[in-house]
Amino acid sequence: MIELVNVKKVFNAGNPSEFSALNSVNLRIAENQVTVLKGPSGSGKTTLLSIVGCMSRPSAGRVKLQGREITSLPERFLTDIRRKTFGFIFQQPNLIKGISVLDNVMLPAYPLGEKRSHLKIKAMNGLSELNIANKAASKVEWLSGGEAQRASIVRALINDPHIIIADEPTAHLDTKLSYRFMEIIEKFKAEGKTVIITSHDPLVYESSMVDRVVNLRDGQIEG
Ligand SMILES: Nc1ncnc2c1ncn2[C@@H]1O[C@H](COP(=O)(O)OP(=O)(O)OP(=O)(O)O)[C@@H](O)[C@H]1O
Repeated sequence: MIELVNVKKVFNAGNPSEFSALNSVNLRIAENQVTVLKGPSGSGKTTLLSIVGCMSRPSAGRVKLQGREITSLPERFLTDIRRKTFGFIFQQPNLIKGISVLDNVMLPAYPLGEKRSHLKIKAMNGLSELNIANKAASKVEWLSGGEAQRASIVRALINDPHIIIADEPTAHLDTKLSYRFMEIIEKFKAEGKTVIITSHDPLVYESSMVDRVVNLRDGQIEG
């Protein structure tokens, strides 16, 4: 379980542009469930997601991951937790140009020291599952938008993360691919993974796969 206690996030503290993006957020995210963070633009969804995923620290408050307080851990521990626990799927696929799809997908696993031959099998299996194994040797700049998004999903899963974090994953997908994405989410759930998604896409938050919708407004949880 992930628990946020009185989490605040202030940007540009002490400057005229100071802005409170999150105000005393208390939230428990259950394991093996799909949780959607929903809310208007600027309500703090991405900010909250980045704190949950150990990509940024709260200005105040505490974050607990499986009962362990992680808020005050040094950066190198956070990096390690991030790598082993979370898989990130972003709005933009953020693939590295100039190298192949296969190399992109394997990249996050290199620091963990797994044998390259094992890694390659795992990566190819992931690409096959999302029907893009035929693009493994292609450079990422040759991919269509949907193919790039699928490659980024395979990359997010390469370290077999327990928690999947997806920030507006369907923003650049057409309806068919968005449904396909939700099928992938269903599969994660069946595998016992915890999924946290930010979205203002009804196709996502109205999906029967979603266990809980958390509404954010002005940096606070509603209801
Ligand atoms: N690094 C930053 N510096 C200053 N302000 C920021 C920073 N990051 C986010 N903000 C502000 O915090 C608020 C919340 O941003 P956030 O990206 O979390 O919103 P969001 O709900 O994800 O919005 P959207 O749906 O448009 O992506 C916004 O007003 C944004 O301008």
